Amino acid sequence: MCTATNYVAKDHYFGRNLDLEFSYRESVTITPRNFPLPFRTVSDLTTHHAFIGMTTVADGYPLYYDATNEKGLSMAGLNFPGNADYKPETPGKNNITPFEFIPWILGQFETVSQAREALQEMVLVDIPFSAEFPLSPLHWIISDREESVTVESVKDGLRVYDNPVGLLTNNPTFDIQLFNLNNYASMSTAQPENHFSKKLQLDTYSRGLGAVGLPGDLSSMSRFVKAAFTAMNSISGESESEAISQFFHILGSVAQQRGCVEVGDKYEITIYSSCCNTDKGIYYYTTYENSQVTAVDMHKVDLDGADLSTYPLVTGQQILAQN
Ligand SMILES: C[C@H](CCC(=O)NCCS(=O)(=O)O)[C@H]1CC[C@H]2[C@@H]3CC[C@@H]4C[C@H](O)CC[C@]4(C)[C@H]3C[C@H](O)[C@]12C
Repeated sequence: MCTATNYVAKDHYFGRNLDLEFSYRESVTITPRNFPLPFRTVSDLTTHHAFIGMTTVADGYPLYYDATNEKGLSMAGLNFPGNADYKPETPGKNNITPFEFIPWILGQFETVSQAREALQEMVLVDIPFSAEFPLSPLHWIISDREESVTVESVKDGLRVYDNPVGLLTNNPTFDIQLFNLNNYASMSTAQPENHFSKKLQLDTYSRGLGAVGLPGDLSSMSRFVKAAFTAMNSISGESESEAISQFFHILGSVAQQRGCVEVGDKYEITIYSSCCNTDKGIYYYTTYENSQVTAVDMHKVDLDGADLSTYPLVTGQQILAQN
């Protein structure tokens, strides 16, 4: 399971939790403007926007989980099992494979509205990357500072939803996730008034009573509600330190602790949490065992280059000894 979200302070931030029971040996990768991007059925992009994000690099190709381009357009793929349905090639359309989707959008576009237009002519096709990396069932969030959309290729075709929450988790389909928020209209950051009964005297004996009933479990529908409440009520100062701290706290509200979610004989954990400053092109991350924030700045490499820059994740705790 995973959660992706947005946050705006002075700058705009985009990031996600990757929740899984194993790791694919992730690395942060910068794809510069002249790295030739091959595509299986449409024309290659030899020159394109540069982007930065989390990847597995396979045979020299960056398989992106989430990324942000130099214009601030961002995108993340999250698990969507049982619902994702990729299509055979359709003549006359742009046939894009799921693993090409992030590079294809981020390589070319600057805004969600440009991406939305391109999606009308696009089909997500069922071509796997390789035997080692078969098709995975995903859906995506595409965001800029102003807005987000959710993209779901399901049985009926490609669905593009406006995403007013700026948030994505996993199943069920996005329309149901949004509808489910109706059930939580009474959740509040303020203390409640007694509407229970005029015949009873009820006390506000604790802080935080306005959101009693907000889900706290780790299912995808519950994470959607919990993260939406946290993100949409989030407040921070404008400095980079305050904003990224707030961002990691939003993701922390739906993070997975080892032992709580069984998957066979393993447990799902939040392998990494990311937070990209989309205005500055700085990708911050923490991992399950590294609470220190690590940063990779796309503007510190030559963005006119042709080679990937890859940074294996720093995974052990970085402890500052104070005495
Ligand atoms: C498994 C992850 C989602 C985590 C999650 O949600 N786990 C809970 C399952 S559940 O929701 O509880 O059932 C997803 C998120 C991004 C994915 C990669 C995207 C690039 C590439 C695309 C290729 O086509 C296939 C290989 C590839 C490396 C992908 C592998 C894998 O699929 C990744 C890591």
